[in-house]
Amino acid sequence: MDAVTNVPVPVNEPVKGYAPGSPERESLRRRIAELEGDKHELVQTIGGRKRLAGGAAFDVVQPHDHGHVLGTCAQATPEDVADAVAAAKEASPAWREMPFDERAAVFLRAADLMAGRHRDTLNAATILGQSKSVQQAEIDAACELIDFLRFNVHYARRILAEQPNSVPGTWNRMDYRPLDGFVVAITPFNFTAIAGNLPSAPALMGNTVVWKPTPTQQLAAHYTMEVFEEAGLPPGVINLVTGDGQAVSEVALADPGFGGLHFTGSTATFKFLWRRTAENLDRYASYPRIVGETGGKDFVVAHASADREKLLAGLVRGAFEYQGQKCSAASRAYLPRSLWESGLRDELADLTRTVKYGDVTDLSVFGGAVIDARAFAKHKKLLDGVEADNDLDVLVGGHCDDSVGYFVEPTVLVSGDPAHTAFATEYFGPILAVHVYDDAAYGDILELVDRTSPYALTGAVFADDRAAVQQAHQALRFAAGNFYVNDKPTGSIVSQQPFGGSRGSGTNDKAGSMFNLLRWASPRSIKETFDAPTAIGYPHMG
Ligand SMILES: NC(=O)c1ccc[n+]([C@@H]2O[C@H](COP(=O)([O-])OP(=O)(O)OC[C@H]3O[C@@H](n4cnc5c(N)ncnc54)[C@H](O)[C@@H]3O)[C@@H](O)[C@H]2O)c1
Ligand SMILES: N[C@@H](CCC=O)C(=O)O
Repeated sequence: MDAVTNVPVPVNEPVKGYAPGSPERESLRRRIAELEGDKHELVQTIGGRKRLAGGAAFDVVQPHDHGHVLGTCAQATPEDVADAVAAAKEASPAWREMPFDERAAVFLRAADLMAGRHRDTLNAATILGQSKSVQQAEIDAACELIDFLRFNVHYARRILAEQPNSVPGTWNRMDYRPLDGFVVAITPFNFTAIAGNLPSAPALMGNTVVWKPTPTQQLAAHYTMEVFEEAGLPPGVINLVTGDGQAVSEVALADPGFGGLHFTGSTATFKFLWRRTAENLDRYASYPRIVGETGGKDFVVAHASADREKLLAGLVRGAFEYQGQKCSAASRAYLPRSLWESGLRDELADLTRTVKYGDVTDLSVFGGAVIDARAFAKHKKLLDGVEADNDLDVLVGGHCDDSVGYFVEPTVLVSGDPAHTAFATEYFGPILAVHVYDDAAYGDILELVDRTSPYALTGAVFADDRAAVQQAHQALRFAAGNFYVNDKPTGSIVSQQPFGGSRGSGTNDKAGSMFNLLRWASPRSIKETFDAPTAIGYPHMG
């Protein structure tokens, strides 16, 4: 039980610009060169001890220059995962009994280290390992991760302060215990911030964690773990295991002490993990909490009253920043014929052609490569098939090349068939599918947007006509967990737009908010009576 103290009031971490000649650009450049020159041994951290996983070794490379190896990593074996589970269990009693303020101080300190001395390292690792431009690395590996850590402390304190009423003669209290079991955090490649938040949010609430980042995000995950430790995280609170996760689902999800899953990644993987949990239900001591944020097929709908320049910038930034590899990326657009035929078509093609992908260590590029050979192959197959598809036209882009890095051109596909799979399938790359509709069919188009894809993550409407905005608000109420008006559907900020979607997009527990943190607490209600009755009779008994 914790004393109620004030925690520091958080503000969003300011985004640095890295303009040519700026001191932050030079400092980052130096750190990129240092990390590029190192050959990292990407070890596990189990009970505070470092060791390479016992399974098959693999290289972690730069996606934009796949011949350049950043480090060696290895697949976790069942024994590695069993050790991580044992370490999480062993660390649990001391960690959960530690006062909240002491736990919070670890993560606040980590946030300050990330904002200062280690900012360049996390940004450089994210640029090199995940092929992010400097802007995309800065908003993720620096700002969003720092915001998660600071705001989570603030929200957790608000949860602890939420207490029941007490009437004269009694004192009612709520004890926000952690879950009665360890948490497994399984994290995606595309956000260093998400990878750091998924293990640290349950840990802040007093849980101990087995964390499995994805191999392609391992370099930044490695440094994130080092910062947590430097900030004073006790051994065993977060245990990092490496590899593809097979041993995690076999061993950790089958353990009787499994208390919760904090997942972000594809819908298919989440469904697999949920099924695995269901299969093991009879083994568990408690019902595990399952939190998963998954895929999207995020839309932009423009009304005929939309401002075309804002719409264009929203489409191109929304679809092509980070090579379309944000779960929030605009990947289907519904545009009115009046705008399309009066210039929007050519303007969209021209603006898309200005988007340059290349080696992101050249800080002037807009973006880099897709994450790995598997993602590249998926995009190549899709683009190779477009020519033979009578229902799809390429407006711009359509090529890919993996001779040096896994590069896919920013591509706009146009289809007259709004039921085409291009409007329903998450490709997770720089591909935007466009459908042009007759202006008068705006209401029908909103209905179509709502029912076309199985996902409901993000979406945007562009309109200057207020009635059109209101119509979209209503018609698309369940089509997106994050809805934007006259803005791109990406770039949510912790504390400003709590993030998450429903339907096929996840459990919508809103990362970086009180709602998410509540999932990692198991409240105990305590009633104390100061002068308890000594008789058993009631007035009605006479
Ligand atoms: N909704 C959100 O907030 C959000 C945020 C980021 C990414 N995403 C989604 O994530 C996906 C992209 O990320 P990804 O490619 O890393 O996803 P992914 O599903 O391939 O992998 C996610 C994690 O699951 C692990 N994994 C895969 N199979 C596993 C198994 N059998 N057992 C245990 N672990 C296993 C991976 O190693 C990785 O750590 C996209 O679908 C994107 O939309 C969603
Ligand atoms: N929070 C990020 C999305 C994270 C998913 O990949 C955004 O809003 O763009």
